[in-house]
Amino acid sequence: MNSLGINLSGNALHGVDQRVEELLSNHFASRLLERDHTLWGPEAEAEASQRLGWVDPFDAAFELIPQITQLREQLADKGITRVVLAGMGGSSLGAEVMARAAGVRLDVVDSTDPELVGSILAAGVADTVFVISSKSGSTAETDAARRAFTQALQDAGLTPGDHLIAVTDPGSPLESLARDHQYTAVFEADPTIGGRYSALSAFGLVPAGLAGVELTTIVDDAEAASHSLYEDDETNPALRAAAVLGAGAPSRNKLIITNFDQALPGFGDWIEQLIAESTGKHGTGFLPVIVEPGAVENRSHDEDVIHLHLIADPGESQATLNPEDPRDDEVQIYGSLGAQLVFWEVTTVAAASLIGVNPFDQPDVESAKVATRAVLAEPTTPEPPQISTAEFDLFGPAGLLGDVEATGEAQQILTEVFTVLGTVLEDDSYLAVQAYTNRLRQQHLTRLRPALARRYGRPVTFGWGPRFLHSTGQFHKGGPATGVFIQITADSELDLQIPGLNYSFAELITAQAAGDGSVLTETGQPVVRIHLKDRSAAIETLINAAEQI
Ligand SMILES: O=P(O)(O)OC[C@H]1O[C@H](O)[C@H](O)[C@@H](O)[C@@H]1O
Repeated sequence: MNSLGINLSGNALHGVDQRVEELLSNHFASRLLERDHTLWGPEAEAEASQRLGWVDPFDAAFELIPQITQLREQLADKGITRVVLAGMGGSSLGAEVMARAAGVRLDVVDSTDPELVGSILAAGVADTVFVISSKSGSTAETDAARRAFTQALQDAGLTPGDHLIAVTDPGSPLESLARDHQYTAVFEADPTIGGRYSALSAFGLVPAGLAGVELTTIVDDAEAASHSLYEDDETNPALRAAAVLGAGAPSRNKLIITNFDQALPGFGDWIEQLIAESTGKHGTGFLPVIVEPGAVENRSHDEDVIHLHLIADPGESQATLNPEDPRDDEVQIYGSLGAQLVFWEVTTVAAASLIGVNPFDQPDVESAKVATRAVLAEPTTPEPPQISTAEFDLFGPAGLLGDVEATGEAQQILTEVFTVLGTVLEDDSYLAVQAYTNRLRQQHLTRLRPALARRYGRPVTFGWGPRFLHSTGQFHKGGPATGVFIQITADSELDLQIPGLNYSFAELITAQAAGDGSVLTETGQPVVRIHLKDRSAAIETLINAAEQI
């Protein structure tokens, strides 16, 4: 389906009345197409002036597609058919969503979990091309993965450059390294396109195309849809959606996003990064809460939520979605992947203008990186756990965990911890589960999300660490300080030294959790860490404790 559209009802419709006029009289849409960098106020001008290449990426994309196809054929002739993508946030989510929608295999490494990195390498490297994707060329996770892949290729007796491709900005450290090491290809990205707006640039297209995604349709659809998105017209779907968000701000700030469109698996993860990093700053913004169809949040009438539904069929009514409890504050969006990529980008920057934030920076992502580097530079003796069992250790504020009875069954202790956490959730709170584990093998951990949402009746997000640090991590630290955080960290049966660095993947991921945890704690938000000693047994106990409360 190529068409793009939006249905609004109830409160959402009132939102449009209130704020779409503001966007129209400001000529927001047409000025955006003209790359007017003044749309977000004087403080955002300098950055916006270098970040608007994404509004019209289509000609460059059409030029790039044949190069990608040719490279894919060249690699296939050499027996290289498996594509592994190393990249964080904007440098992996767009490609991943395209690959999933097309049903093609793309192995994404956006983690420093040693088990995950190890499992990617254990699958063999001789038939693999590794796409190292980083706009800055200096992101720690991507650099660590690059080092491990290069070493594995060497160890296998292969010439690493034959199996490596870089996507990066011109002049980045990755660009010169890739050229020095004779990578098979170096794709120079458009420096005027920022990470989370880069799905239709080399960052999204190269890995997705190499993996076998048919790119022309996606770009065609995006271009076709873009015409209506750059019109100063009250029917413009992006202006209407942005007006709903703007009308709800600042208090109606949890976006319950449910994906009913089976053609777009995982699309919520891409939307999540775009909205959370673009808007979650200076104590305001929108928190995307990605939920499963049927989630308890779908039935929430709380004053701080807006329901956004991705639907496959424009005729699908809200009553069909929730027959027993039809809501009146729903936004339904439908359209193909290409169309929706541009729709969400325009919606996000328009909503950012309504709430007065710069959609192109991520000022609080850096603080966790600084804290991580500090932990790695000067490892200190870890604090003893508040509570320790054979399966897990628990860390957190004494004021919270001090009340938990530390003896008895592990599951009982966790149940009590969940109960105590419930006491600090307020009417505007959200709970964020941050799992620093293997998202390929431990997917069942995501069951914690619906279970805890049912328990608390408040929005619950689930993020894989360190991936979420480049996404909702911005909102957690820069948005309103209304979060309650459960960090899940884990021992690993296997560890890998990061070649050329004086720490291992296990040490890096541990430092990342500690670094982000310390920054979150400084914001005054409660953080509890559950450290799994034996992953499989402890995960089962954790899920049981959450599901039985
Ligand atoms: O592409 P890179 O420079 O490696 O950046 C990857 C990601 O990391 C940063 O921390 C930003 O928060 C993200 O917006 C970005 O997409």
